[in-house]
Amino acid sequence: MSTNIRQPKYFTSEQVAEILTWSLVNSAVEEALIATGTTQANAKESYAIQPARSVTPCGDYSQRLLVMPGYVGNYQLSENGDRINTLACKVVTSFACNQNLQPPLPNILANILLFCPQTGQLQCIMDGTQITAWRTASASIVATKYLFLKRFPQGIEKPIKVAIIGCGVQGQSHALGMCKTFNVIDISLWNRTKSKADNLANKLRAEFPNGLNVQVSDRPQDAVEDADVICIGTYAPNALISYVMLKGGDVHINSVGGGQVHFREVSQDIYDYAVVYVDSLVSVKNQLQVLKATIHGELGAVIRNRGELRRDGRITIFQSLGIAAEDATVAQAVYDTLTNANIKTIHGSK
Ligand SMILES: NC(=O)C1=CN([C@@H]2O[C@H](COP(=O)(O)OP(=O)(O)OC[C@H]3O[C@@H](n4cnc5c(N)ncnc54)[C@H](OP(=O)(O)O)[C@@H]3O)[C@@H](O)[C@H]2O)C=CC1
Ligand SMILES: O=C([O-])C1=[NH+]CCC1
Repeated sequence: MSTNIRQPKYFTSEQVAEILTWSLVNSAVEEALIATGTTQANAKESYAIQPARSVTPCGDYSQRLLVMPGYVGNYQLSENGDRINTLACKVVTSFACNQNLQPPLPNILANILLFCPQTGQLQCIMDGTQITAWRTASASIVATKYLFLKRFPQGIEKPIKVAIIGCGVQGQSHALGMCKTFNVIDISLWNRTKSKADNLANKLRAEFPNGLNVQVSDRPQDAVEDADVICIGTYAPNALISYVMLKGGDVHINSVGGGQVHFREVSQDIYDYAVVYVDSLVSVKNQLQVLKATIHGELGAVIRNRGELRRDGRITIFQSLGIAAEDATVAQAVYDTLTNANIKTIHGSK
């Protein structure tokens, strides 16, 4: 029997990387966060349907397969763009020992399946490893903009000091994304294996030769002591930063090393003092039951202006687990650019 089913396209890591820019990813991720929290279709708002992801341990908990389906409805990839729908599913593995292979592989490897939202037909499979690195940093960038920088009269122009704790894939994308998006004057890096922090420092000095002070710290406390914004993304099972290490007043923390096993990279006393926001309350319920913190709400609610933002000089934490809607909207923006479809998407320099 003949069918009209078309072969899906495949886009490699190199093809995807060619398209990714911080302005494209930041705006796609902001749309995903806004859509998260509204699950009902209505004419005016975007919405997202993203069931809790499945986690399949592969032998033990250091090796896992995650399946992340998501439908984002009635959203725009740019201000003047058409309202569109995206159906996607990311399949991602986290194998903590990949970095020890010769040659090393990223611990987190992903592919994103993008479907036609009208027929369900698979349109393409694209490498999602780069997208995972970029979109996670972008979610932290959006959180920093709304939960921290909007408190100040200068807004996103405010000069900030950033600390990066953990200089793996996430630490690197957070450092680059923060420096590309905001007025970062000072960045301090700490990594358990110091050579990785040194490598990142060299990369940042080459990329930002003017006006950025880059330091490598020997201890996490040295890196965070003056920081306004801290980005932490590790596999640490014990806290790497605690309340006494932080400067007083306004501090914002993006913690991405999430999950039942190792969310403890930030100490309990910081959670006790902080106002905590998350990417998705559904994900927290499923994957962070052991987190002892009062969760103030979803970041998307703050962006939609329904959430109340505390402005009294307290610490804010964005606890990020990663959501399917982010992968869906970024994959859609990449696909549209690669195929010239819906081409009112936003571009910018790397
Ligand atoms: N929220 C989200 O959306 C996402 C979250 N993640 C999470 O982010 C975290 C980092 O992922 P990724 O950057 O891809 O991983 P990498 O393997 O690239 O980096 C891991 C980092 O963690 C450090 N680390 C590991 N164990 C310890 C420890 N016991 N104490 C201190 N540092 C430690 C490593 O240091 P060293 O170099 O010395 O080994 C390295 O800096 C993981 O927890 C991952 O699950 C990842 C993707 C998305
Ligand atoms: O959201 C995501 O893709 C992941 N979160 C933790 C591992 C991968």
